[in-house]
Amino acid sequence: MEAEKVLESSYGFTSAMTLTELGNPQVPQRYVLPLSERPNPTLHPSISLPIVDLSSLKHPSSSSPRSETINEIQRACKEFGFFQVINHGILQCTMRDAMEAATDFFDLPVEEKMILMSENVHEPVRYGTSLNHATDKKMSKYATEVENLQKQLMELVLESLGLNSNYLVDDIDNGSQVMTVNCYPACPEPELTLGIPAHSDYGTLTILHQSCSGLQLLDSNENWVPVPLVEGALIVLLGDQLEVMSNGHYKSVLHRVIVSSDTKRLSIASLHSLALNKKMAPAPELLNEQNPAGYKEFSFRDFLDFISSRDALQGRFIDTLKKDR
Ligand SMILES: O=C(O)CCC(=O)C(=O)O
Ligand SMILES: [Fe+2]
Repeated sequence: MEAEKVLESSYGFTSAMTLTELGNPQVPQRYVLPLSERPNPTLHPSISLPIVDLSSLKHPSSSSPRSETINEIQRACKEFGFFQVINHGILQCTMRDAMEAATDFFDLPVEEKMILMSENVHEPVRYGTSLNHATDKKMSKYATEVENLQKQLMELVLESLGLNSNYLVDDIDNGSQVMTVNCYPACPEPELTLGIPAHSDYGTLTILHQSCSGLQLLDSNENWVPVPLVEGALIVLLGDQLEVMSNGHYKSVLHRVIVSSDTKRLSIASLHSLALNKKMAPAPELLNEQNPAGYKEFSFRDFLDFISSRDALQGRFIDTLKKDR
């Protein structure tokens, strides 16, 4: 274990996983957050978050028709920028296999993981943020199915905005998919830190598969609401490209992850956006004299340039796109 630490440290980095394995009784100072940013374990508003049943897509004549599903998605997007989906068509064994591949990756000897270590956010595969799913059959199958589900969800979200379900269809088909596999080891002092600080995702939709609860989202009353684990469900988060496309009709959701003193958590996030250099702009169909464009257009590359040029904790990217109306 000591050798692992030395090896990681030679890259100027010691993973939380290694620290946990070393039995560190304290969170290292660099992970300790200012008081105002720490999770508050006692404050949990009892809000029930939306769960959308997608059966109507497979069985068009089912008791809840497609239009009802679209209404539910509209309410969820408007209120939270978030929903969970059930009966989404991805088999439980495919989801289990992907989680197993993620677990196996993080259980690899540190030398193997360090081969992928890089601080370059333009790198297609990086330890700490991504796993080369092209080389892993189980992850690759899951990634393909999630990409497919994302296209179906985008049609529903577009329709829920009153747009044609074909709007941007070629750009969405040729879009980017980034698979982020996150591992949050058990933490000796979970009240002092976060697994991931508050942020919104840059893309259109993020589809997330979690091994156990830990994700929280900020609701419209500025309360952090824990997202419950719903067995077999997938989580859908609205990102900044969707906020821009909808001209602020829907907002990207601020979310964060808390850590636990006794449970390691894994999550697989599939982040979808337009292709790297393709700009997303407010949909012209949603604009008129009373509702002019409220955002500047931006691409995934613009977002990467933003986060590599400044501290990600300093301000939100979406705020830099807002126009004074
Ligand atoms: O682990 C999670 O639940 C969330 C991960 C996340 O927010 C991200 O990868 O962008
Ligand atoms: Fe995220």
